[in-house]
Amino acid sequence: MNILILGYGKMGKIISELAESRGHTIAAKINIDNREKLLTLDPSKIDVAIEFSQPEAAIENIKWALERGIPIVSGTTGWISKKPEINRLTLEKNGAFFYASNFSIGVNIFFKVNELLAKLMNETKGYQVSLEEIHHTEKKDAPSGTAITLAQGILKNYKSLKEWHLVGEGEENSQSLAITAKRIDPAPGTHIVKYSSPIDDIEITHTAHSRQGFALGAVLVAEWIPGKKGVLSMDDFLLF
Ligand SMILES: NC(=O)C1=CN([C@@H]2O[C@H](COP(=O)(O)OP(=O)(O)OC[C@H]3O[C@@H](n4cnc5c(N)ncnc54)[C@H](OP(=O)(O)O)[C@@H]3O)[C@@H](O)[C@H]2O)C=CC1
Ligand SMILES: O=C(O)C1=N[C@H](C(=O)O)C[C@H](O)C1
Repeated sequence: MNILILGYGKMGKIISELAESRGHTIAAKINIDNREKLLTLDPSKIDVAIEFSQPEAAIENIKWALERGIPIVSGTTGWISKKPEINRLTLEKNGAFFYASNFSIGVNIFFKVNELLAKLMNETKGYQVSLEEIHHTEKKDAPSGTAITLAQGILKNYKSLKEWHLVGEGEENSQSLAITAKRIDPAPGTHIVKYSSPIDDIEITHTAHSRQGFALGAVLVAEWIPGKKGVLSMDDFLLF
């Protein structure tokens, strides 16, 4: 496949290397300082675009691909309140748009475990639930996209909680799930969900040892998406 890389930073570089090692070609590696290169590309020769850029750049990149009929796989976090606009454009253009807050297969299993645990804990009294994420200091958004997906999985199943807040920013109350965000180098991404009571604690943790799992997930999705249509997610890809 011929893959366009939108955002050639830490993730874009690992994804390009991995894609080439799997026999794909890279149409171009686009960053903020060489966007004019997009004008020279023939969209009909690009099979898929993979987008890992920055919260402020994601929408522009995704629209660029959708408007040219190129399937787009995006992992950029921190822009998701604007996703409905992209969902509408995907349907209007009859395109393919895939978003995941985390492409690691391990994290997607962790999402399912988190939902199951929240269901079980919903029936149990006396525990206080909290969420913590730890990432490297270059990360621009907080909480992480993964932490927001985990929070959504808890809120859906643990009925006494109605919303989430970032510790230090949002308002604390007994119906709001507290998310603590720590920035410590070189953490590629750690997420901890904890249910705490005076008697005991139950804690589940996912620790990424490198960015390799995120990159592999994104390339596997890029290999899968040609020919698909609509607004797609890991639930469509993994089927578990
Ligand atoms: N879903 C997932 O599994 C994962 C998601 N992420 C997310 O992916 C995103 C990128 O992460 P990471 O690679 O670590 O970040 P980096 O900051 O290392 O890379 C982002 C890159 O995007 C470039 N960029 C900025 N604006 C534009 C633009 N308008 N067009 C094209 N490129 C642009 C930056 O260029 P410049 O340096 O010149 O500013 C930079 O090279 C983040 O939102 C992060 O949260 C990260 C890991 C996994
Ligand atoms: O910025 C990162 O590095 C990561 N971002 C994603 C997120 O916000 O959840 C995924 C992963 O945790 C690494």
